[in-house]
Amino acid sequence: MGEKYCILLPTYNEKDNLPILIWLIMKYMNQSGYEFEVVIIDDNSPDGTLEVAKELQNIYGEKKIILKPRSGKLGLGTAYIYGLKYATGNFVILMDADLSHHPKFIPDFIQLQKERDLDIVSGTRYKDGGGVCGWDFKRKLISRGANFLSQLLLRPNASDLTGSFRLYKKSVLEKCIASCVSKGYVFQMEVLVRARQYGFSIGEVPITFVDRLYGTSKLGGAEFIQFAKNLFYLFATT
Ligand SMILES: Nc1nc2c(ncn2[C@@H]2O[C@H](COP(=O)(O)OP(=O)(O)O[C@H]3O[C@H](CO)[C@@H](O)[C@H](O)[C@@H]3O)[C@@H](O)[C@H]2O)c(=O)[nH]1
Repeated sequence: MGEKYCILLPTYNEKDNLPILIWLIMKYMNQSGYEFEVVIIDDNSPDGTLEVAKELQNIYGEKKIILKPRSGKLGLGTAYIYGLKYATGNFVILMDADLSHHPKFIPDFIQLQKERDLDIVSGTRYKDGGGVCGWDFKRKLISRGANFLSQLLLRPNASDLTGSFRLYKKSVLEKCIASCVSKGYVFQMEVLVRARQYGFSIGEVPITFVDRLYGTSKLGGAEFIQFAKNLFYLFATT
């Protein structure tokens, strides 16, 4: 089987971002020449994201856009796990659907993976060339703090533990997920911790994370508490 890339997009209230994102994904993936599909996991968004996704499916076709909606907001981590079941490619790309992860970086992920036959390529905001655009001081501090604390306690092989823009060999992601306990945003941190335990290779591509244009972040107080709990759980058990 040749390379096929499955892009998993979890959505909750992303009706304004989705059409632009899909257009950009089509542009960069068609240019790359690789086979690909996009799986959208919408959690019954009240803003009508699913209806927009259906229109995009009509435009680009059912083979390119696969819709796997769920009945309610069940969390970011479980959305990835659910979507992965329907991925037919041998590589999987996880990214946010709010335009904070630009599809222009995907060809760089693919190139690095191929050059070194890596198991995982992780986008990083915290290495030379990477960064964040549009966040206020408070959000920058929270992200830096969470990343610093996770680095200190978990000692992973990657500089951006809390980011989620990554490419995985599908079999690698499946193996890591099988031992993950997190359900929310902390999921992406745990995947890299499990990857280190299994000895999977990780490469990094600097990315600029741009704050969303439309809509609001779903990262709230409950997620922060969950993050702290899971961080200490992973510290104590791994
Ligand atoms: N299906 C589904 N999607 C969700 C859910 N919660 C969030 N999403 C989707 O997950 C993506 C990220 O959600 P945001 O709420 O936009 O995240 P953020 O605040 O920008 O957080 C980003 O930065 C964090 C820290 O750096 C990252 O941990 C996080 O993954 C994300 O990249 C978006 O596509 C959003 O629609 C959910 O419960 N269900």
